[in-house]
Amino acid sequence: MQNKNLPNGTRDEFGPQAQIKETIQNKLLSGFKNRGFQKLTTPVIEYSDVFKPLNPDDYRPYQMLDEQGETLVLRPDLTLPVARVMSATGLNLPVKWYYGGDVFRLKKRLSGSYNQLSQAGIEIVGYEGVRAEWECLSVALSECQRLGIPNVTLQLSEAGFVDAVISQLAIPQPTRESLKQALYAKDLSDYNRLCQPLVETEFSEFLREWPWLFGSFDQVMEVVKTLPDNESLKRMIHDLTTTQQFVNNQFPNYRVTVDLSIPSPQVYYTGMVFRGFTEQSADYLFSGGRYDDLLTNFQQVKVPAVGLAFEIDALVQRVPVPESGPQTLIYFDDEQWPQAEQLLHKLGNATLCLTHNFEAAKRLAASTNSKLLDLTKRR
Ligand SMILES: N[C@@H](Cc1c[nH]c[nH+]1)C(=O)O
Repeated sequence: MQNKNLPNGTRDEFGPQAQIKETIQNKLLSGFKNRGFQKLTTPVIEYSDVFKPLNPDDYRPYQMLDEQGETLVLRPDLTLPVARVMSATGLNLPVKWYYGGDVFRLKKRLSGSYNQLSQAGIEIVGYEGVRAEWECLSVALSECQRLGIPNVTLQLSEAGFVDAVISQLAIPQPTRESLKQALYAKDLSDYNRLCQPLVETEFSEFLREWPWLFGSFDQVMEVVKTLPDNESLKRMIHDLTTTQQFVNNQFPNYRVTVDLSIPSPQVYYTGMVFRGFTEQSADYLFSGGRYDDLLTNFQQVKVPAVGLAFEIDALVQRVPVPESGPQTLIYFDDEQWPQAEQLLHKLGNATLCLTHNFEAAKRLAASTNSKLLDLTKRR
């Protein structure tokens, strides 16, 4: 007997939801193309080594073996394959890629989340300056605008910030690591205990506020100002500030927040990180960042890169469902096929009725809530 159940974390998609999803995917891909990005398609199956940089707890891949016994995986991420392509082909830089496809991430049973997620994204490879981040954000926010998603909040962050601060604290390495974990987990009792030896230092004011270092840009920057001078921190803050100004000028309707107390969403990010949210839900619409070291996993040379991916399944929940009204069912004789076809294209939201007789056509129209249009003139 055939098993009719689906594997854990997968689903069938049909009806209006599936159609909206297709519309969103097509809109995003054509938006990327119209902005001068080049299409890149990579296989769904890759060698597992490609994904070595990912944290195995968050990105447990589906695995299989090829005929030589090499471990293959269903790709859990779409950025690492781009890095593989870049290092394998030696293409000229800079380059702007776009792609669409599914990623597969094995989640715990009963976690309620899906293991197959659809993404559409861009990767800008070969530009060092913050203008590459601005291009990514322009794509992210203008596409949200085009899709008609209201009240998007852009959250900025910086993958190197936590380590840059912690490395300046006069505490032993294992304590630094514990402090970082306590900060990320918002475990305040542990955090305060670990900060105890630092209360008399120039970091004390900052450390008191750090677990709450998220929200309004200006408020966060007030706290950051209390930190002692440091070149790498200055550069990060400068880039975040100019980026916030850029977004405020280009997209005055979007709220920009900043969070300097969270872990980087991807281990491979090395610089600015950005995510888009709406008020109704905690899952994000897009996520991206700078990853200047990723190509060194595949080659010796360091290459600057920034990218982002839209989470199509999250977008589907936010995009308003268009009111389409009932579909028209066109009933016709075999020899009327050309005429029926013409009408089909003229009407839109119509479909050919393939029943053998008018009675069956009527039953079909009733059961599908369709308008029946009879092209035969016999009745
Ligand atoms: N691959 C990242 C998104 C991204 C694209 N480029 C850079 N980051 C993710 O799935 O979260």
